[in-house]
Amino acid sequence: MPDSRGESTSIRSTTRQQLLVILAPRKLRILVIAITILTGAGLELVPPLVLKQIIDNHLTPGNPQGIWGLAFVYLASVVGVQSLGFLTSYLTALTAQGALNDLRVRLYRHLQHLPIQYYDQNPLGDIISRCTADVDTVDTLFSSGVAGLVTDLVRLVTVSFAMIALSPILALISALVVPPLLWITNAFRVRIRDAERKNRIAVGLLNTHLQETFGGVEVIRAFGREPVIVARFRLVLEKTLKAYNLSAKFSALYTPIMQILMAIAITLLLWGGAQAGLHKVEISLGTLTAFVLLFKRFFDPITSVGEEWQTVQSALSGAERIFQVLDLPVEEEAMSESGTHIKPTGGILVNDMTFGYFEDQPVLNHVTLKVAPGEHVALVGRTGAGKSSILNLLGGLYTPWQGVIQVAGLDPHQIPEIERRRFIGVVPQAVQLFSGSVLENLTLGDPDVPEEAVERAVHIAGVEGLIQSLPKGYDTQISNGAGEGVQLSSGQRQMLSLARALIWDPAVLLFDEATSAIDSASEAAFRQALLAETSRHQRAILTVAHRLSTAREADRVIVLENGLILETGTPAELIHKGGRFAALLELEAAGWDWRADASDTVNS
Ligand SMILES: Nc1ncnc2c1ncn2[C@@H]1O[C@H](COP(=O)(O)OP(=O)(O)OP(=O)(O)O)[C@@H](O)[C@H]1O
Repeated sequence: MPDSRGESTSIRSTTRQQLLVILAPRKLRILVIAITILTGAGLELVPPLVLKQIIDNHLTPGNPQGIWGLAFVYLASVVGVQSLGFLTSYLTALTAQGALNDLRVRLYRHLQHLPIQYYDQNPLGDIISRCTADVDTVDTLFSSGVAGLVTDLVRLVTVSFAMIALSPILALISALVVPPLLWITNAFRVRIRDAERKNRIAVGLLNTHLQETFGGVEVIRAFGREPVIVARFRLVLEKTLKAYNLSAKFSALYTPIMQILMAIAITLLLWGGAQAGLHKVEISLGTLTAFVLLFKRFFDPITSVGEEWQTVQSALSGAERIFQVLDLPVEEEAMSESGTHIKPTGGILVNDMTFGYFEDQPVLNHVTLKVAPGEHVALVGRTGAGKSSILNLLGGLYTPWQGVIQVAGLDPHQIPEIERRRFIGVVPQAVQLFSGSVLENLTLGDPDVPEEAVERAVHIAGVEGLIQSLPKGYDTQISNGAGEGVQLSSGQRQMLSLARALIWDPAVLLFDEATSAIDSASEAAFRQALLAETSRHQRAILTVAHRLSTAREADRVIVLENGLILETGTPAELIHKGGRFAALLELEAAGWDWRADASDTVNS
């Protein structure tokens, strides 16, 4: 059995190593920070010691000589400490932000190249929180956690030495308060942490409630459930408030209790100092004053060291989650020989291909199909038959378990990233437009796309009229629900994504219900324009079609069921044969929703 504690220790040590790697290019700055921390800690001892000198050598004997010099040293040391404090904070923040920037870019780049399965298996919210909240915890780790911890530890050491050197007896009395201090600090820390955890859970619940109810606002309005939703919100809010109050109570109690404890310790010191004086142990007034001042500097780091240690630990957990992602292997990328363009040749070829998303659960079984250049093939079948999976495999998003796949003469994984757009044009089921102008959405930010290519694609997709009607034409900003810009209808969005797929004149087009939101007349016009252009360019088109009128106009139809090819032939052949395709057509003509329950009906 694996030793889980050993495993987590080794994860921690790998995380620490990775963090050191991030900081390595900033060695010089870290050295300067270390010097400022050390010098600052040394300089901090000066003001109490100067005060001791002034009291013992000048005020008590009534000797004003040289008092101004000491006062100046006092002022200079305070200014020095504060200036070094500024330098430490500023340089630490600069270093942390620089390192974090690199980490963010590295993480984002890595996520872009992870296999698509990662996105299937991880909720989007979790991926986003790794890029935001977890990266922020690393910021806390660098800028306050480690820096604060080191500063406080150094301060503890220097102040302890100064206290012992000043008066071993008073140092001994001070040491008496350390155990109860640590005990109280720890007890508070545990309670505050628990309360904060409860608070975070409650806030999470609140966010989930808000997200769900605002996301489903149309359903809530349609069914008149507003009062119930508000009542539920009140309940969730009560929980949040309770958790917050608990956390606020402990946080508010902590500082006064610590201050009282410090006052008790100082009382003890004063009493100790007076007792020592009575027993003729030499403790001057200056020593006692300097000691009390030093003790305050000793007390603060002791109370914050525990908190900082806690911060470091929880920040390490955030860092761990980032490095877990960075450790995942990325997909190997095919390289293009610089300057040479690979020529796409041929259409689509799938031979004896088997694939599934989970081990031992194939969703496609021994599929063989071919789409020749210039040919339009429609893939039909009921929901869940495996149509989109075939398109995803052809698009190179997944790797088949067995068999051969070729797109325009190449395995989709061997097509270099920069060549991909000339090989494959994809219009997925879910249309994705990005924040930006219409032109940026069409060219996906590729500045090398010639204007004529955009115009040609826009013409085929039939969106010229739409773009001209927009307030700034191609420069109109598209709104995705936030910010300024125009809101497009689902059909308009789909037509833009059709045009996008055509811009690079790809050898193969993969349409996954690409015209489902477009009205029949626009769809027919698009199909005509596309087919006329396709026969000229000898492009291979594979369309997933739920609307059977689309399939009827294809050169060939493939009927898929439960991951198996059931029928294939020209629409006329299949209708004549009177098999599954013919039955589906009949069902559709009768107004039946064959997509969901066709197989039962057809089988019977
Ligand atoms: N990302 C995924 N992870 C796991 N299983 C998946 C994934 N995508 C699809 N599946 C499963 O694979 C099977 C085939 O799904 P696929 O999306 O290819 O069907 P489809 O024929 O395109 O359906 P539809 O017509 O509804 O789009 C289904 O059982 C589905 O649950």
